[in-house]
Amino acid sequence: MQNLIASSVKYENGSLSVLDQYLLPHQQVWHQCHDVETMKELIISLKVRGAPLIGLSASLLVAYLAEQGVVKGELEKAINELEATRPTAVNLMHCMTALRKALTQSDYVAGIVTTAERLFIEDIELCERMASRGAELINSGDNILTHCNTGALATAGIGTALGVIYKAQQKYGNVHVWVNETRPLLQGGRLTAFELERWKIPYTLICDNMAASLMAAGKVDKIVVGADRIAANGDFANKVGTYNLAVLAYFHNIPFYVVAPITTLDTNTACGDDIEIEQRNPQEVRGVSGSFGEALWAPTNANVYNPAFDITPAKLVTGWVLDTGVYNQQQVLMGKLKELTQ
Ligand SMILES: CSC[C@@H](O)[C@@H](O)C(=O)COP(=O)(O)O
Repeated sequence: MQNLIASSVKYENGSLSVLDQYLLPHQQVWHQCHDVETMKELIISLKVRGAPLIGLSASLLVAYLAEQGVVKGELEKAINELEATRPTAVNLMHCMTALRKALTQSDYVAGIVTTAERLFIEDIELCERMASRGAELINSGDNILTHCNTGALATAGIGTALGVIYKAQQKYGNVHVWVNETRPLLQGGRLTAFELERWKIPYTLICDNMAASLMAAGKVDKIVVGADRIAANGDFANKVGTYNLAVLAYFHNIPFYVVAPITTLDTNTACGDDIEIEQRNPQEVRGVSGSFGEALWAPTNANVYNPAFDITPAKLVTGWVLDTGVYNQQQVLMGKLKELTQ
């Protein structure tokens, strides 16, 4: 397989490694990953995270295993197990489906390697296209609110929603970003803040519950977020807290955009109610552990509700920014998304 290098995953000289996104920003640790159990753990623990990146990292591992001579039955098992690591982001399922198809070719090793390479390179191009289209929606001097992390760390390219912000900053040089810290795992406070700093884009970090008063004060011009799965009717799943922002945006009349590649569309799913939402470990809400330090602030056995994602209904979305174009509510209601995937 050719060398493939992104911000948080690289296949270089026959070795696959990933940047630990749980340890960022204060430690930058790369883990080598050459077996299925390690990749499963990396994905489940969110060391490897972000809808496109999960699918691409899993694909690179399967390609590595195929090149190492792992037999067909074992590759199939690896694909199935990797696919089951996280249920909400559909990019992973699309990647695994593509690899399964490659496995039916007579030269399945070449098929799998070419497919993994193609998925990776395509993602870079999709990011560029989304970012260019999305930047057209941003005005000079805009204050843009974003949630979770949708940047280069989460993709093979410059990111989805954060890619839009990056392009807008390149164009105008004067955008400012409000970064929702994104409880419970702080992808905004840790990863988006880290990326904006690296890109020298001015930002201000807020706790998630500060967004409403910012909007009421007229300090938010646009909201851009990513997605883990977009259903045929335009409803979409994204990091929990996205729906809160969409409701607030509607009330305050602020444009609310979702930015995602075509690989995040799942038009076989009719609407948001049909998207499976991952439930995570209660300890993530009761306190923090691991690289965040060790702190338990809630009672030891506090009852916890910890969905990793929520559903934003299409009626709250101003525009769907895809690599193929920007679509409004009327177009989406008329079945535009379904058309794109036919
Ligand atoms: C380009 S990333 C889009 C989404 O995957 C992102 O917004 C998100 O919700 C990530 O969730 P995570 O649980 O960190 O994998």
